[in-house]
Amino acid sequence: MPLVSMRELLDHAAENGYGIPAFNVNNLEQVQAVMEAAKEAGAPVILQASAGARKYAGEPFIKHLIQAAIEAYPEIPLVMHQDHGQSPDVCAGAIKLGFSSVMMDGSLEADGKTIASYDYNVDVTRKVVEMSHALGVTVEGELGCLGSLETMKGDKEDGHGTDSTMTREQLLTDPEQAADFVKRTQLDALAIAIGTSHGAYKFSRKPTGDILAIERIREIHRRIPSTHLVMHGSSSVPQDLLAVINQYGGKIKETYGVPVEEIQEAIKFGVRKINIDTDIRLAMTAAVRKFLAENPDKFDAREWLKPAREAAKKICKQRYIEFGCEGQAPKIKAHSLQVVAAKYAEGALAQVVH
Ligand SMILES: O=C(CO)COP(=O)(O)O
Ligand SMILES: O=C[C@H](O)COP(=O)(O)O
Ligand SMILES: [Zn+2]
Ligand SMILES: [Zn+2]
Repeated sequence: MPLVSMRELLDHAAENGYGIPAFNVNNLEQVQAVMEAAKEAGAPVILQASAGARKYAGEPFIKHLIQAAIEAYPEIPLVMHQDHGQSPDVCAGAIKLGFSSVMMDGSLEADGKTIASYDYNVDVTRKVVEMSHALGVTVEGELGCLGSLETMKGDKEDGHGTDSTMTREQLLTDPEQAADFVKRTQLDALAIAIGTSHGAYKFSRKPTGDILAIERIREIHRRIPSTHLVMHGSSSVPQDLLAVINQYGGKIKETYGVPVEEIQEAIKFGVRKINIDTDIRLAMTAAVRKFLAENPDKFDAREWLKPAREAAKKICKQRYIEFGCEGQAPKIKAHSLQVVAAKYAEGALAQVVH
């Protein structure tokens, strides 16, 4: 199967009440881990690459890793998504590389630091929607600034994010503004800010409603019930992985992620795409640290990459099952991007906001 439209996968997830984890990938082993997990679970796949991933691997490698995944797993519906595109140019570059979905993150300006005005966000997102939908490519946008409701600081860990301290209102997506944003941009999926942030250091304690605003998702969903919502910064930061890392020489401070039960609750309120990067990083690091500590004489990279890949696969499969993806892949009848483009052109995929 060639790459499919993310909109079609998210529509299927909405119709059947489940959520799809979108895993960040940077290299061969991570792509293999996600694909193998999906094969075992019978799950549809969203692979996503950040600008950092494209830089790390190099564009030809990213392009051909995706092609390899399609060739090796022809039965799995697969989306390749640009994560956090910081400008229409970055999104255009991803489409040129063959991605079937892009995120235009206009909550910050193109420098990745300055908090953007609402009009700027509408303008760039609308531009990306026009160019993408003509090709059947899906668009995710973002409204509200990702950051911590404990510190009121923007998220910084992955190389983008504001330096400024924000108000609670800036850190939470406003349902009425979300409705206007969807109506004006006509995007396919909306990333919302509810107190999550990227990386391992999300919460200093197991989060409660004051710092992880799941209730806000319910309010947004009530206002725009047919728009697919996206949760960023949704790694759960498993305590057992932190313990293994620290047992074998790591130094990760006490920290908490987004509990899986909270994500399962959010799926009931319209969250269809759940972004996960950090959990894969933690799983691979724990496995490598343990293997090398227990086998100090080994030096063949394949020997320590194998347990790392296996650990990544395990966490991905677990999330597929927890979010309800098990057995969904064969039920999805995906169309070519040309067919999807025609559907956008005739208005069949338009966002109707009352
Ligand atoms: O949101 C993400 C990528 O866009 C990843 O979030 P985590 O850092 O929680 O895995
Ligand atoms: O957007 C966040 C992802 O975790 C990607 O992180 P990265 O920019 O380090 O690749
Ligand atoms: Zn953002
Ligand atoms: Zn993100």
